[in-house]
Amino acid sequence: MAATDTRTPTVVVDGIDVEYRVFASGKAAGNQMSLASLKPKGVSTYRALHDISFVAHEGESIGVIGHNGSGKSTLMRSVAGLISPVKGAVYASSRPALLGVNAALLPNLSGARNVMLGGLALGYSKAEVEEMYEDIVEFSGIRDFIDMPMKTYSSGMSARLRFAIAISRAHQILLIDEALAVGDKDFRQKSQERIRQLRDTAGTVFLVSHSMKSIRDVCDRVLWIDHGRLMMDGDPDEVIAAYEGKA
Ligand SMILES: Nc1ncnc2c1ncn2[C@@H]1O[C@H](COP(=O)(O)OP(=O)(O)OP(=O)(O)O)[C@@H](O)[C@H]1O
Repeated sequence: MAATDTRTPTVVVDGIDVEYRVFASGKAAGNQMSLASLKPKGVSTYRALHDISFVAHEGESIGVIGHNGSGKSTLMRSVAGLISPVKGAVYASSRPALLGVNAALLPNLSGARNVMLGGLALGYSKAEVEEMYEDIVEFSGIRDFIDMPMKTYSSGMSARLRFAIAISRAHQILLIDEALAVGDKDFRQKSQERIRQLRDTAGTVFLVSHSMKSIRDVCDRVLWIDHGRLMMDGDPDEVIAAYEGKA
């Protein structure tokens, strides 16, 4: 990076190690299962991220790629402040909004109720969500189904709604975990367009995806994570070529 970097940093990840605590039952559960057999026999730690550092800036759209289990979601959760690193630190200029495929929407509630729930989970007030409601439903393109329980939605439909909730307002820092892999072509195009808009209004967008096409279409920088380590950070074509070369 040039010594005279005048861009404004939005996220600084400074040498983080992240660990999960893994509780081992020590015994497979069988028919004769007793309470005693469920007691943890030991706690071990699993290091999911090793010494990751990078700086993200205003107006950047950063792809995060890597094999299953490489640590991409863990990195996003760390940037969002949901997991504390055991070493190093994460600094952010404003509260990052994390949009994950596992975002806590409730299947028995209608899409409309989940819009409220999702909005509150992202930190908006009830009045703010009510104000955003029309735009969210419009963007999602599932207005006809909005009063039906979410468990009746296809995975594409619920992903559209989740995405619509998350991008409803301009976040300065938006973390999107795998959302673009689902949804049809039109919706993907609309989503990519919205991500570009966010980026152009000085936001920083992180996009975790296994789709190199989505990453190429949207991102101007790519981080490649492998076994919890940052392998490469740079131009999308170069990083994707190196990742695919190794795959
Ligand atoms: N809550 C948890 N407890 C223990 N280990 C975990 C937990 N969450 C993730 N891991 C482990 O940490 C590692 C990184 O997981 P992570 O979900 O960050 O990977 P990923 O790159 O996002 O994978 P994918 O592409 O499959 O979504 C994996 O080995 C996973 O098994």
